[in-house]
Amino acid sequence: MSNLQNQIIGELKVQATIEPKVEIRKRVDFLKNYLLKHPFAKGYVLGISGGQDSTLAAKLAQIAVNELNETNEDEPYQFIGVRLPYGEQFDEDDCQDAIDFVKPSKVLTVNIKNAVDASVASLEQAGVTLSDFIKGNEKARERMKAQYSIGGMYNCFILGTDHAAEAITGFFTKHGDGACDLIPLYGLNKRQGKILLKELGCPEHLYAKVPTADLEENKPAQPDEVALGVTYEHIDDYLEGKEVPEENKKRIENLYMKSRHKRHQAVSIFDDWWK
Ligand SMILES: NC(=O)c1ccc[n+]([C@@H]2O[C@H](COP(=O)([O-])OP(=O)(O)OC[C@H]3O[C@@H](n4cnc5c(N)ncnc54)[C@H](O)[C@@H]3O)[C@@H](O)[C@H]2O)c1
Ligand SMILES: Nc1ncnc2c1ncn2[C@@H]1O[C@H](COP(=O)(O)O)[C@@H](O)[C@H]1O
Ligand SMILES: O=P(O)(O)OP(=O)(O)O
Ligand SMILES: [Mg+2]
Repeated sequence: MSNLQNQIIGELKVQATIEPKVEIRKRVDFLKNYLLKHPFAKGYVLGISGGQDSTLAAKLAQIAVNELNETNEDEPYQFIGVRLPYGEQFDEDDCQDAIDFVKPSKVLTVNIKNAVDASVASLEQAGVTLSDFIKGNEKARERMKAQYSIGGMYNCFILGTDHAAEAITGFFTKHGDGACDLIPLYGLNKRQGKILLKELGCPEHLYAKVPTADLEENKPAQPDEVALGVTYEHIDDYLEGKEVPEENKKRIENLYMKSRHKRHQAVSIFDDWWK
């Protein structure tokens, strides 16, 4: 293993092998302890997209909230699952299946289309015409903005679904889905997330599903792997310290280097990681 691969695995805290029950317990306890430490907070908010990562993070959050409520005599803790379609979503059935599996304390639906379209129109008036790609990032930011408004009103923290296989490539919108309070999946790669969902009894079609950010209208449901130019199998192998073909290794390391700014706070005169 090269020095860089070793350094990345250490930074992103990936284990080559996991014990699913142990990982689930560690992450549920983390979510419970964070709420107990912050008595003003009453639960968690997360967007449910119908994809693997939000299904897993939502299930962990709902388990945490349920366990806390077993002994809680105050106002009950809650997990708020938020549907955030842009208009109509192609995989709405999967979203409903994820909701059936998680059984959130509360489900809210905020259609982000009006807000995103209004923003696009205002920018247009200012002479800035958004490309489909940049509009996609607006959608991710609008989703996070809505979740923070809901969290503020319900005294809940906002969960994010970033994990090692997305963090390594920076495959998230900066200050969009990348902005949040807690990241319960951190340290897992994509296949380890699937193993946890299987252990939790999730319907197979939700964790076997092709991952997509589905942000671009010109490329509907574009698989992440197409956008990334590398497969999750290779990314996961790399993160587990395995050998991957040189061409894929180069692609992964190139994406890692280019996205370093996404894994740091805003750059100041006191930073030198970029030099
Ligand atoms: N599946 C997912 O998790 C997911 C979700 C949303 C978006 N995406 C993908 O993530 C990507 C987001 O696009 P993006 O990364 O072009 O947009 P971004 O908005 O996330 O990041 C780009 C911005 O970061 C800043 N920036 C760029 N380089 C910098 C540097 N060296 N130092 C400091 N700041 C810097 C600039 O402001 C730039 O506009 C897309 O590929 C999108 O499809 C994936
Ligand atoms: N359509 C969506 N509805 C609710 N929440 C969503 C939707 N799309 C994305 N999200 C949230 O953003 C993260 C990241 O999604 P990626 O598929 O990794 O881009 C997802 O886990 C949801 O919480
Ligand atoms: O973040 P999600 O839930 O949309 O999962 P995926 O990244 O697999 O689409
Ligand atoms: Mg998705």
